[in-house]
This record gives sequence, C-alpha cells and structure tokens, in this order.
Amino acid sequence: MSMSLAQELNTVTLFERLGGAAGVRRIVDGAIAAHMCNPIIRERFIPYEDRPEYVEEVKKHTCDFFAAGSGGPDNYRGRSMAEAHRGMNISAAEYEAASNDIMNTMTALKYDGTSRSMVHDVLRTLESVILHK
Ligand code: HEM
Repeated sequence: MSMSLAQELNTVTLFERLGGAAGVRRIVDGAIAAHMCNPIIRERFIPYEDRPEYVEEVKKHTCDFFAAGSGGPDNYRGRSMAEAHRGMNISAAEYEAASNDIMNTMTALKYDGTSRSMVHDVLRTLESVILHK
C-alpha cells in the first residue's frame, strides 16, 4: 500500500496499512491455507476440512479479531484467545509455525517491512495468552 508522507505523519492505523477489511481477509485466507499445509500444525486443522461453514465462521472471527487489534472497527464476537485455544496445549514451536505462516503470507502479498514488523509485534504479545491452554 502506498501513502503520502502527510498520511504517514498522521498516525495511520495498522488496520489501514493492511488495506482495511479486504487486506485482513487476504492475509487470513493465505495464512489458513498455509496452516493446512504446514507439517508442524496441519494436524490441528485437519478436523475442520469437512466443516467449511465452521471454517468460514472462524475465519470471520479471525478477521474481526485482527481488525479490532489493529485499530480498525471492533466487531469481534468470538471467544477470548485463552478460551478459543483451551485444551489444545499449543507449544511454542506450533505458535512459531503459525506466526511464520502469517509473516510468509504477508511477504507473498508484498506488504512492507514496517507493516510486517507491526504484525509480528502483535503476535508476540498474544503468545503467552495462547500457549499451553
Ligand atoms: C498466531 C496467533 C494466533 C491467533 C491470533 C489466533 C486466533 C484465533 C482466533 C481469532 C480464533 C477464532 C476464535 C473463535 O471463533 O471464537 C482461533 C481459533 C482457532 N485457533 Fe487460533 N490463533 C493463533 C494461534 C493458533 C495456533 C498456534 C494454533 C494451533 C497450532 C491455533 C489453532 C486454532 C484452532 C484449531 C481454532 C478453532 C478452534 C475451534 O473453534 O474449535 N491457533 N484462533
């Protein structure tokens, strides 16, 4: 996304940097497709393969979650992160694998380094809330 210096100086939100709701949706679609092929976490998502309506619901929640957490509209109606991942006992290696899928998706979609490092920072703050629940 390109923007003028004046816009940059005017504290553009991360949500705007990501391209708004459409940009977030592209990142979520790409990341979930990557999770389905990632040998470290694929198993976790296989049970959802034959539940496309449920996957769509989780994707919608994930888009709303990222929008709310990046300065966009707050329509998040999903569970808390601890609640959503309760009973999964997600390891640090799995968390890193999921984060890498998101970062690689952003690189493939040609997001700039600043946007990528801002998303990376958000992911780091969520780690302790999601791990080993
Ligand atoms: C990288 C940071 C992560 C974020 C921001 C994140 C975010 C979310 C969100 C917003 C939901 C939807 C909650 C709802 O619909 O109520 C969700 C669900 C889910 N997440 Fe994550 N997640 C992360 C990491 C992971 C990891 C590492 C795994 C497994 C390896 C994982 C597995 C799942 C699964 C399987 C669901 C569906 C749960 C269900 O409804 O049965 N997530 N996640």
